[in-house]
Amino acid sequence: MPTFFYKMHGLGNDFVIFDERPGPLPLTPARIAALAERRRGIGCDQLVTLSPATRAGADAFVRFFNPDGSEAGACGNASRCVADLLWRASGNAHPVLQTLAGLLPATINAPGLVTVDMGIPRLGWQDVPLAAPADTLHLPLPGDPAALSMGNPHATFFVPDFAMLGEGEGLEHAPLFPQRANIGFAIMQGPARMRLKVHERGAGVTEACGSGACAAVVNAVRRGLAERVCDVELDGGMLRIEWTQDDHVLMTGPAATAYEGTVDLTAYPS
Ligand SMILES: N[C@@H](CCC[C@H](N)C(=O)O)C(=O)O
Repeated sequence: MPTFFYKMHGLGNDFVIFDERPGPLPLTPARIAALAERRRGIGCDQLVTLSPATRAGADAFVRFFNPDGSEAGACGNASRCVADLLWRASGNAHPVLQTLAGLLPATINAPGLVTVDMGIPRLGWQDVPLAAPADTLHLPLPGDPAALSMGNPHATFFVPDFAMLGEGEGLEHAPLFPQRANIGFAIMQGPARMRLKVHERGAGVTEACGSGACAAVVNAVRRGLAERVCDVELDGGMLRIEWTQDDHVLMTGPAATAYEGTVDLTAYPS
């Protein structure tokens, strides 16, 4: 039985999106991992599902799954893509996404250009979470990273170059991060611009990580390295991040549809 999906991306961070609002689909962690696999599946950095919203004011409940089958509380690039999708279906340029990280209001600025309010960064060690009390502005790890939660755990290293990128996998699994972590490597290019690469939890190095860009800018502001509005250059392109005075993180960038298709879910392991 063919099941419809959208293939979308934000700056090359790519997603397979299933709409479960008409009814639940048989998606298990093993099946998600098989679908995300690039040679034997459809291939994606995250698999995303839409189901009926359960909170007032929300247009859909959106969930994000990594290619290892694990679920993430937030995904910035997929949030822009889903907002674009909802807008194209309804004409509402201000869709609201219900996520595990809370309600995320979005604004369609122009076709394919979306701002998502990614919410309030949480800076406590229990929020990230860390395995033990520590100053999240200076984690007790070589390289002096800072950490926070954007609804998912992030650590940002401020580096002169990307020589440390290969350490991302080991750092993701460091004992300090009981739920693992997304690991960002940021090169400051001035107070309003940074270059960023992210090793994503459960996915590896991707072309862009929206929540990672939000985390990197907030951490850079906390360190006195950046202004509250900062452009972030990722391998896949640019995001503008603003940490507002009322503590919300606004992320603006593109959302694009690559193609639409159908897949027989039962052909993949459950
Ligand atoms: N691609 C994402 C983040 C996806 C989730 C992440 N790998 C996690 O496990 O937290 C983004 O654009 O934010």
